[in-house]
Amino acid sequence: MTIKPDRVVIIGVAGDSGCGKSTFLRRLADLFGEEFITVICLDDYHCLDRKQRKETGITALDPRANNFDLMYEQIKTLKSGHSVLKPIYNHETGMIDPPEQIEPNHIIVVEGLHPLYDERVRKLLDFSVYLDISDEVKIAWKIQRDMSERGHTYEDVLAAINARRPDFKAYIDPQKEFADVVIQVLPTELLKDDQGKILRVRMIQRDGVEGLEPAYLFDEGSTIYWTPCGRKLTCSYPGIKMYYGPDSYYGHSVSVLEVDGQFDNLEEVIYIESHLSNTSAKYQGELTHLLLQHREYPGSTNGTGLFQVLAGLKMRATYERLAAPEAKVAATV
Ligand SMILES: Nc1ncnc2c1ncn2[C@@H]1O[C@H](COP(=O)(O)OP(=O)(O)OP(=O)(O)O)[C@@H](O)[C@H]1O
Ligand SMILES: O=C(CO)[C@H](O)[C@H](O)COP(=O)(O)O
Repeated sequence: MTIKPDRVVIIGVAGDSGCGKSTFLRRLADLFGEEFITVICLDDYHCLDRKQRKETGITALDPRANNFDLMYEQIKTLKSGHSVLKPIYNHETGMIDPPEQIEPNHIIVVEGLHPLYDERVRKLLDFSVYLDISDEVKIAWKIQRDMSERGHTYEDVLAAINARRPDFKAYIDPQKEFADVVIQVLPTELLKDDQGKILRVRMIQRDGVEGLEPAYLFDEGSTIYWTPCGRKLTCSYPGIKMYYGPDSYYGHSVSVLEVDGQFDNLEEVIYIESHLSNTSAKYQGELTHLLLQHREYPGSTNGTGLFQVLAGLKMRATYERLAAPEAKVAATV
């Protein structure tokens, strides 16, 4: 029996390939429960298969390789509570497989290269996150994965990133302007030439979005530089620096939270959490608890994990605001 939700909430997660979307989606499934959430990979709307892209020289990042009309129609249909027959792009064969039926669910996450590209699709999203990974960090992550797991050489990885860059800049990167939350991952400023091991992570929260209350450190609207290391937070060299403050991003007002450095002891993140407000947690410590649940996920010991969990809590708040009050998601205790 399929449960028909009263309200289907649509969430967009945008980012290039290899930017940590899978890890983020695992965190969301942990938070909401697998049954509550359906993930649609927008690669399924490629209208040119691998052979056709090779023949035409059009990359998967190019809008011409994607069927936005169908994407829009199907997300709209799901949002109105009806099932769709969604195409499938097969990454093993590079071909388009026969479609599968997708039922509406409480939360539908549309993830991939273009959730914020088409204005019609964008307007259907109730909440959106863009994962903005700087080139230095992207190269470090891709090298680690593609060399150890996929047998690629360093030169292959670099060549693949360079080949994607023009279309990435033209069609993917500009979407961050429209996201409610951007998680920006940069090399640390605590050390020189760290080569992407220690990260400086910024959570850029758009102000004035209905129902989105930006999280803040100490005092809303002030500018805060904080070194939390000391008696309550163990930090090995080069330590941890945090920042919070208002800023402007693509001409709109945002609230930025930042963590530069690594947590030595994940349990102690509760100390940082106790100085954050508007986290949308259901109890003091829930953010830390969620991080601790999967300490093995990449990024758990730095700002990527912390801000992915925080973005998840903001999604839950959006869901609860829009859906029937009785459909509240239980806190993980
Ligand atoms: N927060 C993180 N910290 C460190 N490494 C990370 C982090 N997130 C992801 N990675 C690394 O980047 C690789 C790619 O991550 P992931 O598979 O989640 O990305 P993706 O966007 O889903 O990629 P794809 O679309 O290619 O499947 C992982 O294998 C992991 O090594
Ligand atoms: O950027 C991508 C999103 O995952 C892929 O490169 C794109 O979907 C094409 O897939 P493949 O390389 O398997 O043909």
